[in-house]
Amino acid sequence: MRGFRFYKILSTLMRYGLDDMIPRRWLPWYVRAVRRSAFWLRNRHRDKSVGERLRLALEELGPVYVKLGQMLSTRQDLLDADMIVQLSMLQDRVPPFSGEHAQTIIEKALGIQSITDVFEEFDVQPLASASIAQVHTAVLKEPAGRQVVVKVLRPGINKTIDADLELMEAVARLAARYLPDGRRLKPVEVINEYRKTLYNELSLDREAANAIQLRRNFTDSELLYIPEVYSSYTRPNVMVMERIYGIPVNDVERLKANNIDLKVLAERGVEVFFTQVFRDSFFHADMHPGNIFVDPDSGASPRYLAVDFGIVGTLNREDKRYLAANFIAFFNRDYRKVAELHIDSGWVPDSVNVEEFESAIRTVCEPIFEKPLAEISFAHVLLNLFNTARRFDMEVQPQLVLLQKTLLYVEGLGRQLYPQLDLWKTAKPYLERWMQEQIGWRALLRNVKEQAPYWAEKLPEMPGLLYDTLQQMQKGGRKQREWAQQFLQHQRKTAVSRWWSLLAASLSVSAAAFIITDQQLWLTVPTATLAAVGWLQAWWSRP
Ligand SMILES: Nc1ncnc2c1ncn2[C@@H]1O[C@H](COP(=O)(O)OP(=O)(O)OP(=O)(O)O)[C@@H](O)[C@H]1O
Repeated sequence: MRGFRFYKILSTLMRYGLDDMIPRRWLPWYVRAVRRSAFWLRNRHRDKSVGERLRLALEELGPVYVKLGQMLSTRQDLLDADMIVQLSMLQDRVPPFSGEHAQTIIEKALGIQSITDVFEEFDVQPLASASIAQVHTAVLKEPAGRQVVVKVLRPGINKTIDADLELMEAVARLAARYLPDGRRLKPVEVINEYRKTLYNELSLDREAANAIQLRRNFTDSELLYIPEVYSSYTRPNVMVMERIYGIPVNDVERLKANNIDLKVLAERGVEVFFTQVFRDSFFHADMHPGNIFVDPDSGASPRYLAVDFGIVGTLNREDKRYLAANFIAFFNRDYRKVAELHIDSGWVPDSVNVEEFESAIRTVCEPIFEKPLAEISFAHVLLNLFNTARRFDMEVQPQLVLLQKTLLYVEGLGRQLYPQLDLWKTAKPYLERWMQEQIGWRALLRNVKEQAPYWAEKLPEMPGLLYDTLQQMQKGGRKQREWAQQFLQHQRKTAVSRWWSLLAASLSVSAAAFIITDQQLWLTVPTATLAAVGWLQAWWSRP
């Protein structure tokens, strides 16, 4: 089975002529000979560009490869422009599975006899079908009449994905070991990162939890609405969610026909993104047009509706602070600051030469300012920064890559809605306000507020703790006094003993002198006796 899949992958890549991408000198003669003899696997798409051939091959290989291609479409450091364009056009080409089959999966997952136990109505015709899941519309019995969508994981998808990932990893290991650039490209790490993303998407209960969290973050928001999840009908392979009726965000004609203010809509897109990143540290990271809709009745105060919460990004406080500071420094053209921030944050090792790093950033970024501000791409600024930083040993930061990809979508959508959208003008006040809140007395107040529940929780224990501490101190004080007394006594004894020793030594020397000089001999005995008494006293008074 595995061998067959391997053959299928290899033959697909060959039929699209993708083996031409490997330099001839990397292949030993026998591999080239085998390749030449496989006449039935000729490149049949010579008329197409490499990027297009890669896209078509990945689409033919199925969901795992399509998603991998989509993920690689942000890696401008690895791939050339044509490939990036083609990869971002990647689409699933899998036929839907039967509605009856979906029904059986739902019944089994929910542990019910018949779909009608839970649903008033269930449409066997899928509303949408993608490589990983399929969506059906339905009406719930409880709460009665509630219109919902039921997302069902494609049957057998786990096995397909596991098998493909295993193969991919084996190839990545070979590539890492044998390709000249293998180490730098980190193929095994790329596959592992990808595995994590895929597994997250494969678990609908996790997706449901993400949706619930996002909905809570945007309760009563005028900017974004997140449909309600019905947790009691949600399982790892089935999710039930309130149905929304919105205009797809890229359907500009319909938006205009519904009198949606496109300028405000575009600006709100930026605001929603920055709110998610900087206020909540939790952002929807799959913002492609198929997942974002607009409330048709929201007119002059347009509101977004979002679905598909399989991929979300999170940032820690430090990342956020450095990111905001980076943006601000960049738009102030303070490249030294940008370089220092990268080092301070630990994204780039501190052994890096700041001057060289600053100069590299300037070389890449300064031409960007040749354009009017409204044309500058925020996402490309970030990408350029990260690519430059990679040359200075910046480790791949998955959370930042996800953020950059999301920003790319937000920006693309925004400019499609309102081409003059000045992202920086919209985002700058927001970022500056946020930075202000992170320092000074406001930050202090916020920290106190954040810590208050913890202190409140500990407060009832305080009197007891205080009593214990005081008692310890008292006991300690008594002990300390005892030690001090002992010490003083010791000192005193040492001094007395030293005094007797000195006296006894002088008397001994005198007695010896009487004997040696043969004078005053009669004094010898009493002096020696006194000396002996002195030595005895010195010995007794020692500490
Ligand atoms: N709550 C909803 N209300 C109305 N339509 C929905 C809802 N949820 C999903 N859909 C429709 O179903 C489509 C597929 O849903 P979703 O994006 O969640 O599936 P997916 O398998 O993750 O697809 P992909 O990964 O290609 O985005 C959406 O593009 C949208 O048209």
